[in-house]
Amino acid sequence: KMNSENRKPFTVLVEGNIGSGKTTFLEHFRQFEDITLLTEPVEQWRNLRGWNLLDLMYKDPAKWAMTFQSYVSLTMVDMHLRPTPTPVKLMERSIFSARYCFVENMLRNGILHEAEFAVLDEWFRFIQQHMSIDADLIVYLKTSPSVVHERIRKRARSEEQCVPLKYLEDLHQLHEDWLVNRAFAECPAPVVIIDADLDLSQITDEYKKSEHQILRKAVDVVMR
Ligand SMILES: Cc1cc2cn([C@H]3C[C@H](O)[C@@H](CO)O3)c(=O)nc2[nH]1
Repeated sequence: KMNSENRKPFTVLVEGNIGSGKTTFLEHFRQFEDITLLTEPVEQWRNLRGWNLLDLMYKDPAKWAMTFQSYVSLTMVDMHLRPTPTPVKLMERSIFSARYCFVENMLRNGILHEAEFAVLDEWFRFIQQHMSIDADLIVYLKTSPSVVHERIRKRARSEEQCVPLKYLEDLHQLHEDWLVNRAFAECPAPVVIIDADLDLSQITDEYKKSEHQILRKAVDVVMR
């Protein structure tokens, strides 16, 4: 059913560490016709006019992190602004996790130069001020770094095979500071936390829990 009067859809951001099960979580909602799913455009990052920016970034972070994060942010803004025919929109990650988790981590680890960070931060602030990018709910797939480290090895996405546990620990802490401890950045929406350490068989119940929260909130918004 069309999103009447082209109103803003109820927007859910699905956030979590690398390997936390975001794509699996999103696929669970493919069954609902009133929800548009926007999965992370990794394939665009792996092939921009023939260049695999994801691979370049992991192979030589100091040289390619800026280029990679610039393009990631562009693809995220594209997703945020994408018109949605349904009353509910689920997005995998956002410009918020780009800035508060990945870019922040690369600054703190010295991968991004302060000047590069400053440019990315100026873009982030400009986008936030001048574009209508908002979220109504964040679903945080909370994991343990050791669990996702093992999953990444099993998933065997070639570019990620050298991602060290410490990188995942740092990213985990930044997700916790942003979404749980509210330590250093404003959180754009209320957060539903899912225990995503559970393996695939058990996790469906966890999803169902969030499903009711998402759909109930979505119905409230749509019926408003
Ligand atoms: C918003 C955002 C997503 C994102 C993903 N990545 C990496 C982590 C994974 O290895 C891969 C797919 O999520 O891309 C990144 O380095 N920086 C990012 N920023």
